Amino acid sequence: MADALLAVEDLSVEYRGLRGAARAVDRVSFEVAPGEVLGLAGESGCGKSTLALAIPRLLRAPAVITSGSVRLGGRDILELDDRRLRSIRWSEIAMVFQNAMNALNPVMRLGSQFADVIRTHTGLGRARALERAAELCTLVGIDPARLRSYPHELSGGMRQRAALAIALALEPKLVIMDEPTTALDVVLQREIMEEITALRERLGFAVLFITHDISLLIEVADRIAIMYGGRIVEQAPARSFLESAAHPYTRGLLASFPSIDDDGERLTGIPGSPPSLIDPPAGCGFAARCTLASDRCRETPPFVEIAPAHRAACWEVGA
Ligand SMILES: Nc1ncnc2c1ncn2[C@@H]1O[C@H](COP(=O)(O)OP(=O)(O)OP(=O)(O)O)[C@@H](O)[C@H]1O
Repeated sequence: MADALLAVEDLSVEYRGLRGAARAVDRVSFEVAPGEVLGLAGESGCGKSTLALAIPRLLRAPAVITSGSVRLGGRDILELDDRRLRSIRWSEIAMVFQNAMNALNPVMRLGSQFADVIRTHTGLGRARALERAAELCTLVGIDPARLRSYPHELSGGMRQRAALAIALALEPKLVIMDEPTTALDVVLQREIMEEITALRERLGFAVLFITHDISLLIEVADRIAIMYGGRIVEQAPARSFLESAAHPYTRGLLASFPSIDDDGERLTGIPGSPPSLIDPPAGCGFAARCTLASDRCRETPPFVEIAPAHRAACWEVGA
């Protein structure tokens, strides 16, 4: 990609424990263009959240980044000193996580939390910061009077909106959203997704959108990447994803979710479980669960272009 906003290359993360090192992210590379929504999907435990936290360097021990680079606008985030790192978080790269309660301080009124983020990065006075906070609330559909509330006084949906508003406060170029609507009921999920899409169109930020729900990504993402056992195994434009998904794992995932125009087809899960991350099998990590597996799957398949802008790591569909 010529002018990528985010370029992650060869990124690996391990959790080091007594039983050994679990490689939760294994030599992952991908790019996000300015204003693009890249969706990242995969089963629970495949490393999505670890990757989300590695990008802005929010991982804590026992997680260790063991290789790679994370370039945002040309600079490698992994090389920044703490001061530079703090200055780009919120202002250039912001995060929205599944449970806004974790991001919001329970003993501070919402207004003070907004003001803190805004003032730390912009030097605005408190009154002006609160004005900006009120604008942001309106932007995401919260009554600005709510700035006087504590997080526990808000509904779950409103808390997610508040977390979204804080993430957008400094007009970052990239927002990482990790299951931002998963904890909400379906109606609220849809409402907030529509809000996110409208805001993105209006403000032009790029999104790395992480979810286990691939059907949601088909609606909201420009491109979709599928993660399995710590690796990206397929990547393709979202618009052609349903018809063109090629990797057997992706096809299994698609068959495990009701489609948008659900015609009552039976859903099938993927038998078996993901590979051990501590002692992964040689070759393709999906082979043990794959109906197409053959002898050559004992070697790791390369991640190759199988159609324009479409890559997959599978001997059966690739090289
Ligand atoms: N603090 C930790 N210590 C050790 N291992 C961890 C830790 N956090 C995550 N892991 C392991 O890393 C792997 C990837 O976890 P991660 O949470 O990134 O996956 P995920 O795809 O986001 O799953 P989910 O959708 O359930 O959050 C899992 O096998 C998990 O058990």
